[in-house]
Amino acid sequence: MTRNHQAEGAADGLIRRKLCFYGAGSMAEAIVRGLISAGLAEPADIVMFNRANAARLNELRDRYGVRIAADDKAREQALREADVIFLCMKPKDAADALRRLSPALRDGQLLISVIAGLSIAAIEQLIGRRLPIARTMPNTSSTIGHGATGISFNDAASDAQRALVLNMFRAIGIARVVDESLINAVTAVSGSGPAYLYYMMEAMIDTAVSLGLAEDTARALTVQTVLGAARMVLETGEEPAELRRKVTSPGGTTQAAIETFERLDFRGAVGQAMRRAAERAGEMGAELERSIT
Ligand SMILES: NC(=O)C1=CN([C@@H]2O[C@H](COP(=O)(O)OP(=O)(O)OC[C@H]3O[C@@H](n4cnc5c(N)ncnc54)[C@H](OP(=O)(O)O)[C@@H]3O)[C@@H](O)[C@H]2O)C=CC1
Ligand SMILES: O=C(O)[C@@H]1CCC=N1
Repeated sequence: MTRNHQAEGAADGLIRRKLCFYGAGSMAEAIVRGLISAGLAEPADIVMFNRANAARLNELRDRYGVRIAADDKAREQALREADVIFLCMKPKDAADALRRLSPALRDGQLLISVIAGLSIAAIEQLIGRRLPIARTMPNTSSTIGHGATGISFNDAASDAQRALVLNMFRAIGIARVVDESLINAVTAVSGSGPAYLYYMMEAMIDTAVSLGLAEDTARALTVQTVLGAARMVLETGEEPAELRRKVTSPGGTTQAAIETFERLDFRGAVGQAMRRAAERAGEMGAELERSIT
């Protein structure tokens, strides 16, 4: 696998912990791929399992060389032996999965949740004991070392465990510790954020084609424009508004486009969409909490 990541923190070498991924979907794969290509985890130290999709597990094993646990006995063993357990199932499956997890847990294990909306208190209630917990909100760009993750810890997490979690997420992108009350905001910004930009890119590509460009040209120009714009913000240190000003010649094409965005209240639409995403994370958490009690 190529090391094409540009992460915030250089990996301090192998972390040599047994990592178990409870849930083997998109987000689990993004983290696994990111950790392996960053040189932080050995495939042999990673075990992954899901509920019932054997074909998916075989695909992950073949793609990354990780271990898989395909039956109940192997799943229990994987959980018991793990130093770190990543909780990577959908919110709707979390209550059932965490109740099942409870008997396999032992002191000293660290739980890392990526589940949108699920609070640390709810995790503690579901597992019925106090273990170190990191509630994280990563994103799928972790796959290529460009993730952006918000992290909150419970009081049971030691300094060493906090450092371990930060080290892992910084090896696959950037990571910021935030108060748990702000995790739903992080979800609205960077958790769901890649989808907003893909949506914008879809619209740009479709429009470019309708303006007469060939599909591959439309795609290549759009993708490079988004990549170049993000890199300009990072590498020049200039504010997006200032960089926008430099593109916008008075009375020119960009001004005509931005005026159209303003008339359609594009900024307002982005604001409403992001607030709705944060609100939805809160609703999902509340639904989960109602299903626990
Ligand atoms: N996708 C994203 O961009 C992001 C997702 N998240 C969070 O990550 C979590 C996972 O999302 P995502 O990866 O997209 O979801 P996927 O649907 O791709 O994967 C969910 C996985 O959980 C497994 N699973 C469900 N219930 C159980 C169970 N009882 N025991 C074992 N495995 C189980 C599923 O297995 P099976 O297929 O067998 O049912 C599947 O492998 C969600 O909580 C989401 O909020 C956070 C940030 C970004
Ligand atoms: O859409 C979702 O609910 C998850 C959380 C953030 C990104 N995907």
